[in-house]
Amino acid sequence: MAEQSNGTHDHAHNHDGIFGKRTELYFSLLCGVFLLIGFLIKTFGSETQSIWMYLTPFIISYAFGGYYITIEAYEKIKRGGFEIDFLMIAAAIGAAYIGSWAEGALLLFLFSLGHALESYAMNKAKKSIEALGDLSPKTALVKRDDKIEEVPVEELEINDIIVVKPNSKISADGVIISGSSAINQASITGESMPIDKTAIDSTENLPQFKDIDASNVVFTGTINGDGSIEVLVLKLSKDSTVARLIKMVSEVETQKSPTQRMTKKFEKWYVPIVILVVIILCFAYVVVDEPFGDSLYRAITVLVAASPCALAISTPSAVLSGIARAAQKGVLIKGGKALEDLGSITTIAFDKTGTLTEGKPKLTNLVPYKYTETGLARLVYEVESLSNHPLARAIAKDLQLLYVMEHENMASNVTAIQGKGISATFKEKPVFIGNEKLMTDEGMTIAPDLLLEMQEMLLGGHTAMLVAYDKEVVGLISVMDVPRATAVSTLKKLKSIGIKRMVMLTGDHQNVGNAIAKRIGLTEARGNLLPEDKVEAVKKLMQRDGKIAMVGDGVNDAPAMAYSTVSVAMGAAGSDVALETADVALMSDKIEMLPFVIGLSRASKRIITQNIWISMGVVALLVPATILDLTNIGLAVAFHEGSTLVVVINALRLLAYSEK
Ligand SMILES: Nc1ncnc2c1ncn2[C@@H]1O[C@H](COP(=O)(O)OP(=O)(O)OP(=O)(O)O)[C@@H](O)[C@H]1O
Ligand SMILES: [Zn+2]
Repeated sequence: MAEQSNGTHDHAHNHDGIFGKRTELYFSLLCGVFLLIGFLIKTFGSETQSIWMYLTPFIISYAFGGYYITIEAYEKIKRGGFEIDFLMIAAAIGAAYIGSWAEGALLLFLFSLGHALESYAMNKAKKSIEALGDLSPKTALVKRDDKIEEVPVEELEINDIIVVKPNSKISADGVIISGSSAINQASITGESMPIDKTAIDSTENLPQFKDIDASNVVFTGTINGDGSIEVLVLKLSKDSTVARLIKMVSEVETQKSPTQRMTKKFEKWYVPIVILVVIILCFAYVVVDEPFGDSLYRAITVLVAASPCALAISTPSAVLSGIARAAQKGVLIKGGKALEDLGSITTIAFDKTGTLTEGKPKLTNLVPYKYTETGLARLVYEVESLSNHPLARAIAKDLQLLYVMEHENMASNVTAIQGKGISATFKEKPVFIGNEKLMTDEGMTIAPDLLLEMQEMLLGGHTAMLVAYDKEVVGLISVMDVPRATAVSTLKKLKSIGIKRMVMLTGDHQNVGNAIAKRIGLTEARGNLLPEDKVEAVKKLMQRDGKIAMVGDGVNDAPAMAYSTVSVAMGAAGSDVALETADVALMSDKIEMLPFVIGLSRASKRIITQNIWISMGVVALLVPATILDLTNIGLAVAFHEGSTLVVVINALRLLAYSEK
């Protein structure tokens, strides 16, 4: 972790040294060993021994224990920050001055041990996130001029063909062009079951990477099953999904959580106050009848007792453990803010298509009106096959299968009309396909019997669209998207964990929204929303309920997601936009991960709160006790440093979080 320039107490840095990565830990242990030696010699040595007999091991103990703390304190003082490290050094020097070498060494030992363990724990948490990307292989078998050669992944180019042997790792993001296999994508999506993938029919007119059917796409770092496959490389190694993930994980901590910011602010005031109080206490002998040495002893004990070590580490350790746990399950939480916000949410807005539903609509009706059926099918097919909208792709695909059609390039000028439909030119005449509003906007009237038929479809949950050719409505088509198999149980679970309102926001007709909402158990559905209406809807929900989460797939809901308190993107492994912009990214499109992340966020929040109580509680008890001479420096050290360790260990519990 980079040292922060504002002089904050940064606990996750590595101190590499003569003993390698663990040097900090070994120094701390040596500090402890020499402390013990000094203590034994002092306690059991002969009365006449020279004080250097035990002073020497104590000084060595000080050197090992104080080495890294001094470096750190010095670096911070250079930037004008007097912090905990400084307080500790001051306390240790003070202890030595009054002859309490053993207590001073104990302080340094426990503080440096705590520090080393923190570094260890934090690194462990970070590693488990980075393990996501550790899996990408270094080389690939590439097929060039009918020869197969092994090249480093950095040398792979777009449109290279790589050969992936059975049970080996895939070294590029791309599309399968021959063979089929079951692929284990756990490293990216957290799904433990392998997923069947097959070759794409044709690589001509290949859509963008994110638009290719998931059953043809493979990702870097995932593991091939029993089949041998050939993959057309579609992304450079540095742009692969895994590479982006790692990059984002390394930026994750820049988003400080609200609690983290609050404790930082608190420390800023608190540390100088402690220093001031300690200085004043040094002069207690002026008021109270006692020697200066006693005043100094008390002042130093208060210094130890009051240092906010545990507080400083309480939130960051919990946040990082929480993020690490989520990452193991294929959920990327981008920072402490998202983690804390998600835990306090009671309203969730959902996009419909691709979020609550599979996002793979099926054609259900084709109703010609004063037009031939095959004519209508041809018209719709030619137009829709030129669009990338999920509805268009579904319609085109099913029509092609049903009416066995080939593309004849009869349509042109295809334009999407946001939230309403699509327009085009077909045999020199204008075509419109879309909802009722599109038709009336274009000045067309819809025959009552056709409208009635359309209403019926909508009520049944079908997405119905009118087709107009040459300024006349010539038919009606409808598709139906099935709710995700897990939608019902997920929403039920969300409700049981205390999510009060679940609202669907959709561009589809209100009746379709209602039908689906009823089927899967949403509290509310809002239909006929343009992307900007979705933003308005989110704003209104936020006015009413405070924080809200918006769950979507980024297709026509990206602006609304950006506006919400926490945005959750589904199926982010394939979509760069969703991955980059969302606060929380579910790598798989498993909506059932939602209760898990929300539960995890709440657990993190709980642990943060506990940690703050523990750290502040110990300070609140210890400081008055020391001022009133009810304790000694040894006890103060033990309790103070003990609370730091307790807080870290408490946070690490999150690494084992699982849903009840
Ligand atoms: N390519 C298209 N062909 C025909 N109709 C379309 C097309 N694109 C959009 N429409 C019409 O416009 C409506 C709104 O589309 P929009 O993309 O805003 O939302 P959606 O895909 O229905 O669902 P959601 O908002 O839940 O993702 C659709 O329900 C459909 O009636
Ligand atoms: Zn530190």
